[in-house]
Amino acid sequence: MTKYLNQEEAINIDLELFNDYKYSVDQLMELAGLSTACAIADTYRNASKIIIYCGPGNNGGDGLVCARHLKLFGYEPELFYPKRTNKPLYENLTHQCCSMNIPLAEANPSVEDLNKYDIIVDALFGFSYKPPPREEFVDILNNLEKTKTPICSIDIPSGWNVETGPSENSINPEFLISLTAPKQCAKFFEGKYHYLGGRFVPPALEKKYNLNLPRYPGISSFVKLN
Ligand SMILES: NC(=O)C1=CN([C@@H]2O[C@H](COP(=O)(O)OP(=O)(O)OC[C@H]3O[C@@H](n4cnc5c(N)ncnc54)[C@H](O)[C@@H]3O)[C@@H](O)[C@H]2O)[C@H](O)CC1
Ligand SMILES: [K+]
Repeated sequence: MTKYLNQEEAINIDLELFNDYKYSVDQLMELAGLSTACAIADTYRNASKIIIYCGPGNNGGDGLVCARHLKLFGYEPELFYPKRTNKPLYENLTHQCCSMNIPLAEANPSVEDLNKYDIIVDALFGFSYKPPPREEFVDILNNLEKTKTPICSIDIPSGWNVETGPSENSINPEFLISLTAPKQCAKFFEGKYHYLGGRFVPPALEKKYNLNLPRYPGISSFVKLN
């Protein structure tokens, strides 16, 4: 059985990847964002307009990378990135998207605005999120909760508790890609497509945490989870 991580385990594995295995954030983010874009492209072959919501942390960084790859794959991505970080990594990722003519939405898209997109990518919050949402994200999450446009969540459905999952007014994604290993909240996922991505876990780390990851098919960067 594949292991479903609690919040502390997810944070510790992340720290080990950086401190012991000497990965850089950029490296893992690129692989995470690429695997997400590949899984989305494989699942939503006929989609065209996609809006990617990016949050203030590394989950948002995965979203910026994913947007760039979706553009290269021929989709029409747009970004909504309400709380930007002025660290060089994020500034560079944003610059890359802007240089590729990926538009940046200025205001929180209304539920009606969201009808014009084929899918929404949710890269607002990942495994470091602690509910409830701060004031500035309340309306943003409310609109995502109400939309009928399918949502693809990266790592954690934003607004969910990383371990106990959704509350009454939570988003309900159709697609979830867990990164590194699924987190406990993924047990409450009821959407159609659950994938694992981020094919960068060293075997010794997988063994240490008894992750029992499924085997990725061939050279694929993502694998379907049941
Ligand atoms: N090793 C891996 O698996 C990798 C994971 N990646 C991705 O990184 C995220 C985790 O990133 P992190 O920066 O630790 O945190 P988050 O993105 O989840 O969010 C932190 C961000 O959010 C703010 N915040 C927290 N709680 C709230 C709240 N209640 N309301 C509003 N804002 C909140 C907080 O202040 C921070 O600014 C993981 O899930 C993966 O998607 C890497 O990209 C690759 C390696
Ligand atoms: K997310």
